[in-house]
Amino acid sequence: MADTFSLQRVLETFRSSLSENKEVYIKYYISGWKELVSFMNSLGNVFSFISKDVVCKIQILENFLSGENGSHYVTIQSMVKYELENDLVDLTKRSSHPESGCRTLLRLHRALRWLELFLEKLRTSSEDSKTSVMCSDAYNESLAHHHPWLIRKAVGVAFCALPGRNTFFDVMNAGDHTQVVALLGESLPLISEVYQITEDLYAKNNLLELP
Ligand SMILES: CCCCCCCC/C=C\CCCCCCCC(=O)N[C@@H](COP(=O)(O)O)[C@H](O)/C=C/CCCCCCCCCCCCC
Repeated sequence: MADTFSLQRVLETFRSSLSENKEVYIKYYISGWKELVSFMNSLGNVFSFISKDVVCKIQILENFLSGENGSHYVTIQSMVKYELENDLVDLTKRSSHPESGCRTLLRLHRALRWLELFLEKLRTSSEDSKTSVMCSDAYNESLAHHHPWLIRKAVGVAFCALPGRNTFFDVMNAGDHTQVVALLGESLPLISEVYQITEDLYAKNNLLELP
């Protein structure tokens, strides 16, 4: 992963994560999240409790991918099939498989919905729009439903430390603001497609509420 964040690289990783037959490669899905974590880290320490959680989840998935059963973790589809067929998922309460690939990826999948909503708000925002409001609205429409009160409060405090829209656009490293908006327009359909494929797969297998 390069030091400086680039929105273009996020776009490329999510593009690479889709196979020809619309499976999602975990390796590139993870790379997309790593890029996003590097963006979040550049915003300051107030976000470190969030990035630590994402890094931890990325690490769990990377361990599966590089482990002895790694060939089953190439795509989200193969992971779901392998873990379900081999009873490797805690379906109702956390017990013998508290950190399965399926439940770990589900947490990132829910966060991808937040990202999709946030980026769409950013793309269509006006110059005087507040990133903290866009971020918090996107959060309340998605991830907040899955978080307890304490986390929601901590996240609310972190949102107040977000830089303004102009700084945000600059950190994306994608040219002037018109170019950023254009690149967001290019990235969003890909992010939405990856999200929807995963959502459908998880829904079909009753995995959307994994503990
Ligand atoms: C294209 C560039 C512009 C946008 C860049 C955004 C970069 C964002 C990078 C990461 C987003 C955060 C992803 C959060 C994943 C959260 C996963 C989760 O829900 N974890 C909780 C449940 O896990 P388990 O306990 O069941 O294992 C965990 O409890 C949560 C811990 C921390 C709180 C997570 C809050 C997420 C808020 C999302 C907003 C992030 C704001 C970043 C601002 C740029």
